[in-house]
Amino acid sequence: MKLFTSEQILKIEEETIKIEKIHSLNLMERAAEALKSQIIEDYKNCEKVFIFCGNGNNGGDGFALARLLHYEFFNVKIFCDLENLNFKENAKINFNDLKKIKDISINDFSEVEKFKIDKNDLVIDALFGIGLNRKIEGKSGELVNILNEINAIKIAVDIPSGLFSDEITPDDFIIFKADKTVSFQFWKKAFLYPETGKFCGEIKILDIGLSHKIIDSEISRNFIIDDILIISIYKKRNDFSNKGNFGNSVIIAGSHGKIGAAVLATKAALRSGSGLIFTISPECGNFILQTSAPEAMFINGGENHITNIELPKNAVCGIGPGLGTDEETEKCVLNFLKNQTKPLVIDADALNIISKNKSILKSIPENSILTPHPKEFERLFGITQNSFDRTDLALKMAKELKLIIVLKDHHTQIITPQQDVFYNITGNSGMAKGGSGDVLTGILTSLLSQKYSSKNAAIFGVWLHGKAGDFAAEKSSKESLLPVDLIKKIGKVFKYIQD
Ligand SMILES: NC(=O)C1=CN([C@@H]2O[C@H](COP(=O)(O)OP(=O)(O)OC[C@H]3O[C@@H](n4cnc5c(N)ncnc54)[C@H](OP(=O)(O)O)[C@@H]3O)[C@@H](O)[C@H]2O)[C@@H](O)CC1
Ligand SMILES: Nc1ncnc2c1ncn2[C@@H]1O[C@H](COP(=O)(O)OP(=O)(O)O)[C@@H](O)[C@H]1O
Ligand SMILES: [K+]
Repeated sequence: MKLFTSEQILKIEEETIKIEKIHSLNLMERAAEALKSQIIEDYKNCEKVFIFCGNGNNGGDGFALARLLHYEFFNVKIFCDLENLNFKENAKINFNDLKKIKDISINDFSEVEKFKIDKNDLVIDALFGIGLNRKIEGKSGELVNILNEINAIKIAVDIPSGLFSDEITPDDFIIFKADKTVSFQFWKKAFLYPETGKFCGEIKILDIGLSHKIIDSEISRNFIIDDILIISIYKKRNDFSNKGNFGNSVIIAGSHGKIGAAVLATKAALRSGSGLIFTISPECGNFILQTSAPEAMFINGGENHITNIELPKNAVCGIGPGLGTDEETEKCVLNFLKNQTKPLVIDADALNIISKNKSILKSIPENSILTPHPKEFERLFGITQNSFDRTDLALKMAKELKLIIVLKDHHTQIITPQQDVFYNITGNSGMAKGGSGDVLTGILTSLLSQKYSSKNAAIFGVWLHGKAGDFAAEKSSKESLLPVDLIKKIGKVFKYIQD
């Protein structure tokens, strides 16, 4: 699914209106209808609905929603700035329609504290949408501050008021804190970054029927990884195949005390379809690896840490989990990286070793996949002001070095040398545990060995890893989820794709 800027969304909206020969009011009605259905689905037993409307089209959505919910027997109360009714055209039409319904009370923002709003009531923020272009101040600002203190179910229409859609919002802005954001047709960039996403709560995207023809022709380099993309990437296994057809994955991982990292990466690679798996680890991990993952072959790479890497034939490598940064390992890893010609997966301590020896970056084979978490990224490429800037820096480095950068986060980004950004929306905070990254390295190496392109392996692997996390969290809780649970769910994710 493409990700667009607010400017592009406006353009798509206008062109849809043109080619479908509809009035813009129709789109607002579609938006309100979709909102209404969602609210009925999620909160049908809710008694009171307090809707706060601005003067623009976001407010217009709020007025139309109020009318539709009223006809569904919800007790609706409207709030707007009665001292400054400076409506845009469609908001005005919907406001006037609403005035005709005498059972809906229309109140000024300043009256909000006179109402008893209960924790089971809905507070709906239709103050500002993607048209926000400055800080919320004055009466609206005071209102948002009050709403943020109220204990009720808080829903933002399209985007929480106060957030910019496409860029970081300054720290001193007043922003509505939503439990849920119900947004129209597209994800917005603000939902995907930690500094801004924390205001959005759960995200629900509603199809309001904007023209697919227009959407297809509008160019974007930013994408949300969705099921359609994954199905297009997934390669079905040929019935007439043998282990030689699915590649030789080589996991280079582990050191004394961190053999678990090698085990996790190895098991994840085994579960992700590779034909043969080899694990290069120090001898101290031999017994552990051979008993916990007997399908994999052990290659001795040293005593207590890796000092020597000898690859089997046709190896596709994933290097880094639990290696440690012993001087001998450092030397060995640098020497190894210098001599590689095929893309490989580079994670964890291998990234830390590169950070200390940045000149090696230029020798890494094109289209290799680097999987830094934010701290590792910072060590590799430097500190940025915020996570939006981090994406920009990653784009620059991916292009310069011709590498795929997987920026691991709640919404991991896959950044390509061609300057595309793919945002992942699977995964959950149960995965925020040591070992989850090792599982990802195993998955990515396995997919790369099966001849998925580096870009597709990264997109598919990151999505699969998160989806396995979501399946695992369904079963237990996020607190008790373990990285091994991700591995156990990889099979279910493949089934999900095949079905
Ligand atoms: N796209 C679609 O397909 C559909 C979109 N729809 C809906 O339209 C929404 C976008 O509506 P919108 O363009 O009217 O902008 P909105 O956010 O209501 O702001 C209104 C105006 O407020 C002003 N303003 C800005 N910041 C301010 C501030 N801090 N404090 C005070 N004023 C401020 C600024 O005007 P200015 O004062 O700069 O002239 C701005 O123009 C969208 O989010 C969705 O809900 C659906 O109806 C149907 C399909
Ligand atoms: N809150 C979260 N939501 C979704 N995914 C997460 C979250 N926290 C961590 N993850 C995922 O878990 C993995 C953690 O990797 P990393 O930090 O390298 O862990 P480790 O090296 O300790 O195994 C990443 O793929 C990351 O995207
Ligand atoms: K809003």
